[in-house]
Amino acid sequence: MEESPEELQEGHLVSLNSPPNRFGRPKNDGEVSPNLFVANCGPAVGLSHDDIASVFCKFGELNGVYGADESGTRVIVSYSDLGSAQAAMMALHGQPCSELGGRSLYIRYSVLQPNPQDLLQAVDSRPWNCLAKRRVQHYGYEFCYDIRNVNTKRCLGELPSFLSPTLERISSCPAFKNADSIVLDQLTVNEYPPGVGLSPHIDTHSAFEDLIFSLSLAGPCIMEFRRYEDGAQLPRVASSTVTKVESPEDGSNFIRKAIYLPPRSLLLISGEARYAWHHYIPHHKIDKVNGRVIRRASRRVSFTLRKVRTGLCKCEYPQYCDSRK
Ligand SMILES: O=C(O)CCC(=O)C(=O)O
Ligand SMILES: [Fe+2]
Repeated sequence: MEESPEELQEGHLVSLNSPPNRFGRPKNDGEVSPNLFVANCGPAVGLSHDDIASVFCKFGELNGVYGADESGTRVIVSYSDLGSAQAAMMALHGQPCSELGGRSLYIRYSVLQPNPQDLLQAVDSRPWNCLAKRRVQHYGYEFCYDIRNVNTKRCLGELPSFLSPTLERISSCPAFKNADSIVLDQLTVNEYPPGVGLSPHIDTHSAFEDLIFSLSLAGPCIMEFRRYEDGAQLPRVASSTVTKVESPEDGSNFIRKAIYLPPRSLLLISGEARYAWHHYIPHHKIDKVNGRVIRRASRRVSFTLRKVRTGLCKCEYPQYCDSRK
């Protein structure tokens, strides 16, 4: 008899092959994830991935069960959401499991480690838009440089699947504890040749919500933050890290802080830094970082992730806010 599609959908998705992505131990205390590393079960002790899936699927929808390594006694159980992984962890960790031969399972969270080469290959295989000095790609919504805003009426579709490990990694990091409540829906990929930077700007308040993430890949850069004097109180910051300078471009006064962004680093711009400070990438081929000379030898490719704003911005910095004008 032929199985109906409904019956097929009820089965759990199990893969006997290696996982589609690399998994690793969380780097930060308290980091949680929808993926579990489960030791003391597997094909080498007579438990197939199917047997393991039939126990873990009681806690939520599974993406798959994969061999964690060659041992045959350690697996990755991947859920489609965090709550299911937490429920399975609570119920099964350290307990003898009668449905798995009475074996005691050792379980910890395991995080997806996005592979930078996969991300670069993915964007390099897609069409770039050429600007005067750099190339860009937009996903989710197009960013229009002439109006410095997005056209919210024209959605380009969901963010591409090659970004999923990166989004999962961001939402599982305790340092970004506000990030899991916002669903990032816009990606701009920038490719800067060596020596090309970005002029100072504040991302338009009405275009994007508070949190702006930027992942640096391939080469490094310096990002400078500038708070221009505008009559408002200057923020209190350690004097050793702040330089007050006369801007060579426009003669206005500002304070600045420069941050070195190495490849594979993720920058979060939020709050005052997002709403009141300009960010700027100097047009240099060589940067000085703590007295060391760092050459921008290769291109830098950045993935800037944001959430498109649908209402007015209600920030505390009306002097920089286009929603108040
Ligand atoms: O390249 C970056 O990290 C920043 C890009 C940026 O500031 C922007 O697209 O608004
Ligand atoms: Fe920006």
